[in-house]
Amino acid sequence: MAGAAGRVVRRWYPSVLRSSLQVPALQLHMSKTAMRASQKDFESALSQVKRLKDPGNEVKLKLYALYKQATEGPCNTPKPGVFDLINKAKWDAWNALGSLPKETARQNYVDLVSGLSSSSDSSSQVKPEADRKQPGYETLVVTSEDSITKIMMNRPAKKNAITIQCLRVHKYQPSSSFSPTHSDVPSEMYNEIMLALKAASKDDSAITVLTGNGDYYSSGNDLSNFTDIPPEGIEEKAKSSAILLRDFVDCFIDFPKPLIAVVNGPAVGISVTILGLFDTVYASSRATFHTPFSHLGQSPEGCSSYTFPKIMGPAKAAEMLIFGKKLTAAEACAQGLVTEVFPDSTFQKEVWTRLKAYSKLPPNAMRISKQVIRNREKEKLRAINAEESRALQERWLSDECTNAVMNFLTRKAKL
Ligand SMILES: CCCCC/C=C/CC(=O)SCCNC(=O)CCNC(=O)[C@H](O)C(C)(C)COP(=O)(O)OP(=O)(O)OC[C@H]1O[C@@H](n2cnc3c(N)ncnc32)[C@H](O)[C@@H]1OP(=O)(O)O
Repeated sequence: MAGAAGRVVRRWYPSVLRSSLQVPALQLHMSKTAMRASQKDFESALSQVKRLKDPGNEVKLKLYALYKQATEGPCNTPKPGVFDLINKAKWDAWNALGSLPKETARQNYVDLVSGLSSSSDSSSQVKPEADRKQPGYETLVVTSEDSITKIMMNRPAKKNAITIQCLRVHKYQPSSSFSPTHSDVPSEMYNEIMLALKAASKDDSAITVLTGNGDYYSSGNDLSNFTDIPPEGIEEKAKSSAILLRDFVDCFIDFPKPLIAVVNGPAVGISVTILGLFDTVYASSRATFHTPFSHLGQSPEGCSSYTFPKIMGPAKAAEMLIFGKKLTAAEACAQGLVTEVFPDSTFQKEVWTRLKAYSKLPPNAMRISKQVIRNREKEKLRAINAEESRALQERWLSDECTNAVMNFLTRKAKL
């Protein structure tokens, strides 16, 4: 076993590194008692590692540190001198694991090797786009690649307007382990986005992206949602829509990994308001940001009544949320809603290059950083979401809202 690990190191490292990285057989035997639960997995990871392509020095250091921690526990050797660069790098990597339990280090080692194996398998065989697409979604294209799960709204002919679930049996259950399959996924976009987020929160991607297909990012709530009134009546429809809205926005509040919006074109309504719950927002120079709630007889949602004043100050937020001022991408960036604007001609290339680089950062560190940044606000955001949803439930029953929607649907009005 130790020989296996040693051979890997010999294959990867130049001679100057070899002697210091070889794993003596003795170390492995000494640590036998610590290897109970996943001894077999660990051993298989140690032999698997030798079949991998060179994963680069950063990963090799990580493997080294996890190996040492798993077999010897916390770093227990004197810090090498500043000029002993290689041993210092190794010592730093091991020491950085602090008091991580041996069992956890062993598990992390196994996970890391398994991740490397699957990525080297997949990189040697480039799958066609159609194969990478996850099945089961009708209004989205969901793909996972390069540690990035991309959720793309896919109703370009309708400007990616977000449809509601009306008559289907299967509903998103916040606490269930329901996962999409061909047969039981509802086709409506609110539900599908929730399912895709839920799946992305558990998959092995490091970051998750929401974007749109076609010339629009999204035109917001599909206004024809208002026309499908169930036999129970319009009040019931408003009530179930408010519940759906609250669940939808909660998914963004609770999403545990870095969430990035790639705003490829104009964004309207709820597709704008939830941006305040994203960690990063990249916009094409062609994008605009429009929240015409008063025009539609409605009120803000997506926690924007809280996030927007916080992001851009109450005066600018009021202009958007009360008076429906449409912002250009540059204005939205100046006001802090957008992280960075890219020229439309190079938007996709620049953004995806950036995201691929970010997706290689240590995923757990990114997750924890997000938690630290966001967690203390979660309860507050949920309460705000519930309050906004209640207000909208009433708005949807108002004449102001009904008239605005009818005007759009009968082609009398457009934004
Ligand atoms: C659970 C419920 C939660 C509810 C949460 C509440 C959220 C609030 C909001 O999101 S408010 C925002 C609502 N959105 C709008 O008001 C946008 C309405 N659309 C427009 O004004 C225009 O379509 C446009 C400015 C977005 C684009 O205009 P353009 O001229 O470029 O394109 P068309 O109008 O010809 O649109 C192409 C087809 O797409 C259909 N469509 C576009 N947006 C919507 C929409 N939001 N809802 C339904 N349908 C939409 C449009 O009707 C065209 O369809 P057609 O080709 O069949 O005619």
